[in-house]
Parts: sequence; C-alpha cells; structure tokens
Amino acid sequence: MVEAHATPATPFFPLTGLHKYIAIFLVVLSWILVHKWSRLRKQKGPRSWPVVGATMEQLRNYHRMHDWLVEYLSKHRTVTVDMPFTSYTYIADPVNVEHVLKTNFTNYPKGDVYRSYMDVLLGDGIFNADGELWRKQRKTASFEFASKNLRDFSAIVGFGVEIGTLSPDLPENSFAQAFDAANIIVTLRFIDPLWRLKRFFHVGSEALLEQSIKLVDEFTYSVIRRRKAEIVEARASGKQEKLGEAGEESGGLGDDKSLRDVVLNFVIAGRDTTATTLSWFTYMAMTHPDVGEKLRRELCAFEAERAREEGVALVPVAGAGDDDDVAFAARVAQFASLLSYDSLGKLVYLHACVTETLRLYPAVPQDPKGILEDDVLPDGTKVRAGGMVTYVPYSMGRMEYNWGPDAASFRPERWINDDGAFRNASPFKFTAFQAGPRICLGKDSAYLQMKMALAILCRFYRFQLLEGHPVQYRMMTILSMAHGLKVRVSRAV
Ligand code: HEM
Repeated sequence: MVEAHATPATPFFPLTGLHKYIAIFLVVLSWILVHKWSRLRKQKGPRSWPVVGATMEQLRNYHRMHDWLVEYLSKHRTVTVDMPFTSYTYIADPVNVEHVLKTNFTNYPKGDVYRSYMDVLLGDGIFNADGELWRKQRKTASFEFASKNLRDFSAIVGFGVEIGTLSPDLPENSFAQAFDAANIIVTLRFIDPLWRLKRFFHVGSEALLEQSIKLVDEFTYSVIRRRKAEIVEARASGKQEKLGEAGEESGGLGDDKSLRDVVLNFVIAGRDTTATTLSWFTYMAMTHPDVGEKLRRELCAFEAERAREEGVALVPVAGAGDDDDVAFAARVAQFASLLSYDSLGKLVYLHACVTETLRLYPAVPQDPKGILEDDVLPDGTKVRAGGMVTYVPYSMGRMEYNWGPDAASFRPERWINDDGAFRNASPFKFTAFQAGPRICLGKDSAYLQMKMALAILCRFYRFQLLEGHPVQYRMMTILSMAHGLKVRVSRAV
C-alpha cells in the first residue's frame, strides 16, 4: 500500500524571514512605482518617466523651449513637467496667474531653489530677493521711478560710465560677453540635474560660469571703486553737486558687494530688457511693411503738428538718398527736440506697436516662483511645497484662449479702441511686465526710452533684414536674439 502524503505546496524557493521582508518590500515598491507612474502619465504635460521625469524631452527641446511650452500650453492651460527631484508647473491662464502673482502672493516668493541657481549672478539684488530684503530695495528703487523723475528723462541706471558698446565699429565688449555667458549658464541650471557636480569639479558649463563671473566682477568692482574715488575727491574739494544725483545717492558709499549686486540687477532689468525689445520691434516692423508705413505716417504727422505747436519751421531735407549729411543730422536733431514726455503720449500707434511686440516677444519669457506651502490653483491643479510654478508670458501672448483666433499674428490694431485711444489689457493676461506687488518698476521708464529711440529710428530710417540672417532667441532669462539682428539701413526722409 502506498501511503499518500498530502504535502503542503512548496514555494518555488523557501521564504526565510529575511526573504519575506524583501518580497514584501518589492511588492510595495512596485505598487508605489506603478501608481506614481500612472498618475504621472495622466498628468497634463510631457510624458514622465520614473526617476528622470521629463528631463530627456526637456533637454532635447531646450533650444526651443518657449515654443515647446506653447505647444503644450495651447492644449492645456496648466502643464506639469517632472524633473528628478522637483516638478515645474507652467501656467498660462490669467485666473491662475492672478492667484500666484497677487491673491496668494506670499506663498509664491522667488524661493530658495531659484535663489540657489541665480545667486552667483544676482547676489542679493532685487531680482533675487524676498521678504524684508526685497521690500527695502523695492522702496528705494521706487523713488527713482517716480513720475517726476521720468518727466526730465533722468531715469539713468547702470554703471554711470560709457562702456562703448555703440561705437561705430561695433567692438566686442568682454564685459557684455561674459555677462551674457553667465546669464545663459545660470538659466541652464534649471534643467541640468548635474550642475552642482560640475561646479564641484569645476568642469563644463560651470567652469565657464566661474570664468565669466570673475570677468563680470572685476569690471563691476573696478567701476564701483572708480566712482567711489570720484565722490570722495569731489567731497574733499566741495564740488559734490557736479556729480549729480548718483553722487548724492552713494552718499553712504555702501559696501562694494551690495553695490555690485544692485548694478548687475539693474543692468538686466534696465538694459537687457529694453535692448532686446528694440530688436524684436525692429524685426516685426521690417517683416510687416504695412505696419512700418503706418508708423511712419503717424510720426510724420506728429512732427508737423509739434512744429506747428512750437512755431518752428522744419529743416528742409531733399529726400531719400540725399547726401547732405548736415541737413539730415539737423532735421533728426530738430525732431528729437520736439519729443517730450507729454507729446510722446500722442503716439498711440507707436505705443501699440511696442506693446504688440512685447505680447509676442516678452523680454522676460518665463518667470518662475517658488512654492512655500501646498496649494490648489483656481483651475484645480495641486502644487506642492518645494516645487516651482512659472507664469509664461511668451506662451500667454500666443494662446487663442487669451487673445482670440489671431493670437499668433502681429496686429498692433488690437490695442486701439474705435475712438483711437490705447486699449489696456489686464496685467494678468498681458504679463510682459509681471503683475501684482512685484510688477516691473521700470515699465513707464521703459516705454519712454523705447518710444523716444523708436520714434527717431522709424521716422528717419528704413530697415531691411540681411538676407539669410537667422532670427532666433537663445535660452537665458531674457529673450535675446541668438545671432543679433543684422539689417541694412537706409534713410527715409
Ligand atoms: C521692455 C522693458 C521691460 C520689461 C519687459 C520688464 C519686465 C519685467 C518683469 C517681467 C519683471 C519681473 C521679474 C521677476 O519677477 O524677477 C520686472 C521687474 C523689475 N523691473 Fe522691469 N522690465 C522692463 C524694463 C525695466 C526697466 C527699464 C527698469 C528700470 C531700470 C526695470 C526695473 C525693474 C525692477 C527694479 C524690477 C524688480 C521689481 C521687484 O522685484 O519688485 N524694468 N520687469
């Protein structure tokens, strides 16, 4: 007789105590990964993979990142991009933008992450500051931009010395080059998970950053020391009033590092933004000849009216191609003298062209904010403390849900009412100058300077894009042109 033993089913391999724990751990881990992954895959935005998130897609599209975001944000008004240790939420809906920039402002400071990326360039300057440090600088700077100062065009910022970038032979300026290189590299940090490692070993982009910052600092500190010496000397000889406002403000002669931070932040705020806008404006006017012509008509009518108001006769100039340089220069100078703070307000079409340029080519194309505490945006998107939420002016200007079916077209007329007056848009929809408590302090000053320069340029010159010249942006905090803008210039009288 054969005895049948009911043997218990033996596992494929016997589970000892330790194996059991490992098995349980693996099951739980797979469950978490599968759930997280399926949640990520449902997310609105680029496909996300475990551990690396969307880094690969983002790196592949980095050179065209603003347009890559346009593609996603036109499908979803809010897009989440996962990165290895954080996630970025991009917003283009004015309702969400108002929440972040105003309604719940205190929850969305620049934050520690932004600060750690930008510290080497911006230091403690206003762009990189939160809390009391920001409030103090904002208060000081806002006196500078009071409208009484703008009236006499005295909004001069930066070095207070001529750095020669406009010399006729367009010299390479080593400060400007190093400054741009530094800006490009700190921007790259936002999507480069290895930047800290590179910095530690002084290799690659971080090594170049180190060199660039050294050059920027050497130049800036030398200017600061020179200006301080001039002030001290002027005080000693009792001639301080000759140095004007700049001398008075440096009365306390603050420490060199703080002055360095203020200067560099204002070079970005005041120079790079307006310079880049002038380039995009010129590009738009050239590639939309009807706009260029309409603008010239407005400027000619303005010139005639202002001359009548002032009771002066316009300097006669023969015509295009005329080689009477003296008469031409005199006419340009006369036109410039007819421009004033108040009269610039009459140039509604010019104002609309500048604004339309900024809608499509905002000088600050994306602007990230830190997240202090978990929050829910008005559209229901959850954002987590420690992450970042970015409003995207470049995308916002191109969204049909914000501007209608012709959102992508350059059409200054959209800014003009039937009665011919300028039509404003909500700053939470037209976000080129940010909005809320940190709205750009230099907005009026920027319009004033740009309109003065453009009125003269567009009244007296025609621009033609050099054939084959590539016009593209490059990735940095400012939407500057990767290859500059090469144009052929001719007189238009
Ligand atoms: C086309 C011209 C300009 C544009 C599009 C522009 C845009 C902006 C934007 C988007 C911000 C917010 C940046 C951030 O959150 O970090 C900003 C801030 C600022 N802008 Fe402008 N800006 C322009 C010109 C100027 C000029 C000419 C000045 C003055 C020299 C200036 C001074 C400032 C300052 C001081 C801030 C910091 C405000 C704060 O954080 O409280 N801007 N600007």
